[in-house]
Amino acid sequence: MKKDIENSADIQLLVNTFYDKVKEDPNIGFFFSEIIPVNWNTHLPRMYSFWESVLLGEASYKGNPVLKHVEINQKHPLQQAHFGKWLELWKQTIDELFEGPTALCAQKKPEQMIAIMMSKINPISISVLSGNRQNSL
Ligand code: HEM
Repeated sequence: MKKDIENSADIQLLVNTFYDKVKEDPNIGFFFSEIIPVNWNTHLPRMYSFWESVLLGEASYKGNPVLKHVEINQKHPLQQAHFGKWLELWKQTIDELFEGPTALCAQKKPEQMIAIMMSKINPISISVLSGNRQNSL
């Protein structure tokens, strides 16, 4: 039987397995190899710390993921389909490895992050609401 996500070793297995899939993926892999050539020796530990903070309540992550992805979007548009693929691979990885309340939480979390990222990347609805249409239309 599969276990739940409980400790740092579980987070490392999850993150490593996920990025192995991302790197190979024809739809989003190029963001990490060509758009932002990622140094995996620093990116992976940063992602361990991000997910430990989110899932295990260890406040080790310091960073601004939303800003980071706004910058990535300036180099190459980050579209809904890219986020959809990211989410599919993430959920698939969790399903393969884990089961339990924290695993379920881990599957749900990115949806909120994606909604925030997309609203910053494409602020059309916000600017229409505030009556400022000049930048978006
Ligand atoms: C198609 C979707 C996505 C792409 C292509 C993407 C790509 C990237 C890239 C290229 C980096 C920078 C690595 C570096 O600076 O070396 C990064 C960082 C990061 N990403 Fe994403 N990302 C995506 C979605 C997400 C989502 C949905 C989340 C959150 C649930 C997320 C969380 C993070 C975090 C926490 C960092 C580290 C930011 C920092 O502290 O520097 N990403 N991502």
